[in-house]
Amino acid sequence: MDKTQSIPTIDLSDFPAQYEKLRRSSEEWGCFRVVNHNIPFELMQEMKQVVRSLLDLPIQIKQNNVDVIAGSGYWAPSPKNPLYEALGLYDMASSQAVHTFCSQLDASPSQRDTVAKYAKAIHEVIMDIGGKIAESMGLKGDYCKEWPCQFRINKYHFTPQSVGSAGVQLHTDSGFLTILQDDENVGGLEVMDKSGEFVAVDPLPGSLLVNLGDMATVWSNGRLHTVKHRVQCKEAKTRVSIATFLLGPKEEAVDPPPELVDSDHPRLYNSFTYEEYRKLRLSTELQAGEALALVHT
Ligand SMILES: O=C(O)CCC(=O)C(=O)O
Ligand SMILES: [Fe+2]
Repeated sequence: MDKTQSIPTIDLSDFPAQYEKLRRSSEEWGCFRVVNHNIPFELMQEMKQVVRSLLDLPIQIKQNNVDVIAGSGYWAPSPKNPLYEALGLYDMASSQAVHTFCSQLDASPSQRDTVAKYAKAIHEVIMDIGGKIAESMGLKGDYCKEWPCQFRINKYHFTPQSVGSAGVQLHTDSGFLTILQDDENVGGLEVMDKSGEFVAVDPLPGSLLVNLGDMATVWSNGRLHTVKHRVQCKEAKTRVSIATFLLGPKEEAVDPPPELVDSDHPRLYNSFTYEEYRKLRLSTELQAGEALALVHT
């Protein structure tokens, strides 16, 4: 691993000055840390506490967290990822969906309140960043306003025996962009740079991490980079992270804006919906961006 480089940091309080850095980070890394995002540190900590207790519930209760779209609900530890489990909430902008999720898990009134506040706050940040990425490319920033978002709360049961093995295998995220509140103490996340080297993403409490996914590459006609990443077990401690995914258009196809297609930049991908692509990834088990080759024009 190349220890000399690290991922870029974007200061959300420093716009328009950071547009150029944002564009370069999105094209070259598909990954950056975000600071000054305006989510109170206390809310981030409270949410971490809540999700830790939800993940500590008996498996019979966690299984009430059923899929709304393919793969959006509870994931039990599996032969492929035995150290990993996750709870999920599809469409976090809907207060109904937030309440259904909380009811499935018998959440207390104060836990519900925290999940609802966090969902609202992180939804605002993800829309802001999605908009800024488009603006950094000279486009209008309102394209993603109606796109659904999904939460996934990840728990890694790391043990002394598992040190050195994978918590989550190498993958890209299928959606447009992901905001990750990573574990503030336990590292292990690694992103792959464009030369194929893994770069460790060390915790930075209070900040958020952004990953661009396959839909960003499709939507931008190949300009934005979908970043490959994995979680390695580095120490025998439980690791908890909260991922929020901005997925893609709900019903319409993921077509690039006309400004990004011309004779020098012919259209790279067929026209399809996000859900079609998500199903393709699940059925082919191509989890690290390889499914993009199947939808290439
Ligand atoms: O737990 C992490 O830090 C990464 C999780 C992740 O990559 C994902 O949920 O897609
Ligand atoms: Fe991921």
